[in-house]
Amino acid sequence: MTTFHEMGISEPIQRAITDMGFEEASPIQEKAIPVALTGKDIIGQAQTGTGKTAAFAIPILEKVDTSKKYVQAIAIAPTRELAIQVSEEINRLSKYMGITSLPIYGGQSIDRQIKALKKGPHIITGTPGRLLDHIQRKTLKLNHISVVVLDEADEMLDMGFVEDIERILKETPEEKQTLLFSATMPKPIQNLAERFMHDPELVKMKAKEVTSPTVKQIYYEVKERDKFEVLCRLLDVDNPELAVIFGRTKRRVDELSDALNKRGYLADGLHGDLNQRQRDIVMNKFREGNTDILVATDVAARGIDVSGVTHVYNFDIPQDPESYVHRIGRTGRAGKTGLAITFVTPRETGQIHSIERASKGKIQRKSIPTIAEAMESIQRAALEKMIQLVEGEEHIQFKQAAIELLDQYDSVALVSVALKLLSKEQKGIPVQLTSETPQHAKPKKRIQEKSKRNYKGNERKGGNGKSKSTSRSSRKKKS
Ligand SMILES: Nc1ncnc2c1ncn2[C@@H]1O[C@H](COP(=O)(O)OP(=O)(O)OP(=O)(O)O)[C@@H](O)[C@H]1O
Ligand SMILES: [Mg+2]
Repeated sequence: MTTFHEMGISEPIQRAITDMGFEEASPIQEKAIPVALTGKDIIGQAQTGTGKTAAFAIPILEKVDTSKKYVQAIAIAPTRELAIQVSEEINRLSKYMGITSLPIYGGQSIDRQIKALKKGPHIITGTPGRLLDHIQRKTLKLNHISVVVLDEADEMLDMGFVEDIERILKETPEEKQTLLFSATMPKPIQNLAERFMHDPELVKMKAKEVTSPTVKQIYYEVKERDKFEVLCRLLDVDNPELAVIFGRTKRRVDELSDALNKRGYLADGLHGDLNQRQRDIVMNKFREGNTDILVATDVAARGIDVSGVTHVYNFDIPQDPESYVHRIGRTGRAGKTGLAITFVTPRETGQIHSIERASKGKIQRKSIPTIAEAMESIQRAALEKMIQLVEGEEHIQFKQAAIELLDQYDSVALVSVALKLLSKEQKGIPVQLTSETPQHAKPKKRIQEKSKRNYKGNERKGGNGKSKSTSRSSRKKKS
């Protein structure tokens, strides 16, 4: 293991890194940063949650000339949330440098962005659509760019984004460094990527599995109509600190988060049909731990880094192995452990096996916990809650009432009632979810499959559950 000091990283960045709590460079940082510092183009591939952001951000920061008030680097990301997150990480790393990074993404006031751009930020992170918008308005000039990063490069160069990326790259000088990072890099996309690059070096971690080894992977065979009850049972048994639940469509996400709230879980939905304000509120609440469960489409599958996510549930099986790898990578980050659970309908068993083969990890089949096991977990949680409350101060005001009750009733009965009141209602309000068409057998080629995708990772709106967008025009992604 190497320290950032040993890597010759400049002092202000080292100080910021220490503030962020990083003690040594992660393997991808150790390998990629020295190569990037030589100015070479890089295709960097390492498992989810292993610090790829800093692996490209640090070399950018070493290159930026703070005396010049124009944009010198851009990092392009597939979603708004990721563009914001990358910008924040760059700002944290550069806090002792006087470098400014600005996120530019759709759904935010363009006038406000124009004003911010006029202030001369050094680094822009953005989503393709909005970046192009500013390029066309001439409010963003890329003629002094010396580094371009494509975060989630395979997604960025996939069908939905590739034209936008080509158009953005055309605006940048020929002489520049291009850095591509992702946890997944299918060969055809890598070949495509190399067309945009000058003699790139492939910096790849030698790993047996594509998925993070700190994530335990299991699946349950569940009938479509039983999924919700099984989910609730698992949430009771697992009692996750923070969880992300992935659903196939926007409708699914809305229905699922409503249903979970009805059953007493703290859940919020995130998908591309929400306005930006709603998206920001949902993400912030989840980051701050004010909601326990984020229900999302694949819009949250890539890059999103929320520490403390202990569980990922694929309520609907992901469409392809890459989506699986990124979704489950929302847990088990920065060396922490995590659990990834996938629901597989009987017709989808072939699909889970092909995902397992492609991701080279072990996905263990388990049987659904019984109602008695769920009950036991609920009781344990209530007990823990009671102990926590007893050890606190807030119950003092109930002391007199408690003495009077104890005079009249049996103490065991009273404690049992208190425990029941602290328990989550297990049975409850009936809920109904519109059923979704199960995934069919694996398509031959991933890229062909992806060409069927709608905007933002298969975010179909729902409807009769059978809709499949196949037209070229509907593939175009917004940002
Ligand atoms: N050297 C380090 N030491 C400790 N923590 C680190 C280090 N580098 C990065 N981290 C932290 O690890 C977490 C994951 O980093 P990051 O989001 O960059 O992962 P990633 O490889 O880009 O993952 P993904 O493939 O999901 O996008 C972040 O919270 C980050 O702050
Ligand atoms: Mg990342």
